[in-house]
Amino acid sequence: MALLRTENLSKSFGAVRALDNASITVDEHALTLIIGPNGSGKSTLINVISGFLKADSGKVVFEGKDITNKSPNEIYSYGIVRTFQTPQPLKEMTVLENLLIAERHVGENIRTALNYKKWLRQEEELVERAYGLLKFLKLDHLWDHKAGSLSGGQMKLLEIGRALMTNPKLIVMDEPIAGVAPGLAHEIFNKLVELKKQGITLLIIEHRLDIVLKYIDYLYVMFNGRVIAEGRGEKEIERVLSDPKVVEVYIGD
Ligand SMILES: Nc1ncnc2c1ncn2[C@@H]1O[C@H](COP(=O)(O)OP(=O)(O)OP(=O)(O)O)[C@@H](O)[C@H]1O
Repeated sequence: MALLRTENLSKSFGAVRALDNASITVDEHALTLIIGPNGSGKSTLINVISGFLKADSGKVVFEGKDITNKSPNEIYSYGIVRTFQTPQPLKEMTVLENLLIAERHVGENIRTALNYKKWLRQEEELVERAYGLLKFLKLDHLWDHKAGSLSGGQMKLLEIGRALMTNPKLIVMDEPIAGVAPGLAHEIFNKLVELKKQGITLLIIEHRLDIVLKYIDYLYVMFNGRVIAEGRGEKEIERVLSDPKVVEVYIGD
């Protein structure tokens, strides 16, 4: 079943047509990958989906609701969270604190903050949940380290943890394993597959096909702002990757 759909999304920057009638469908509880040469519109597409850019035309539909051009905050409140290619943790804060601030909690509201018993209970639950996520991501031993001291791969994991703190239905990720050593990159994708089994849907941009291919359910190839090929499952994905149209855009890259 489709969780998210884009219908003929278009977006130009001056004379550059970054998205040209791009339509994709993201199935629930699946891992959908978008590839394409540099400048093909992948980031623009996920920026429009997550509200960071406004489309010129077309639609974004999530769980049957039209969410086109809503603000990032509104889109986040529907259960869509976005991670960035360069993780943005608060480097002076600890790993655990970075998770705690990812979830806006009841203590921040002045009226509920005064009801401090409730607040304390929620705070405890939050810490437990954050710690559980750190365990899942194998970052628990680093809980009191400053985020700025983590390796690139560990920061990517922390970014996933921060996304998970928001209880998302859909995580949209921009290159979750860029610059990460192969061992940890596979570990990250194994975690993403586990999350998928737990009911989270994933839409991912990633260039490193050698690593990610075996983990994905659906593949879209973009070029010049358009979707030029797509396929579901191993056989179709293989067919997409050997499609002369796809081979050509990569050779021309
Ligand atoms: N803010 C912007 N202002 C002007 N042009 C932009 C802007 N963002 C993207 N573009 C242009 O839109 C086109 C699509 O860019 P986009 O970043 O979406 O591609 P991409 O497939 O994500 O590329 P990459 O793999 O290099 O990240 C490119 O020609 C790019 O130069």
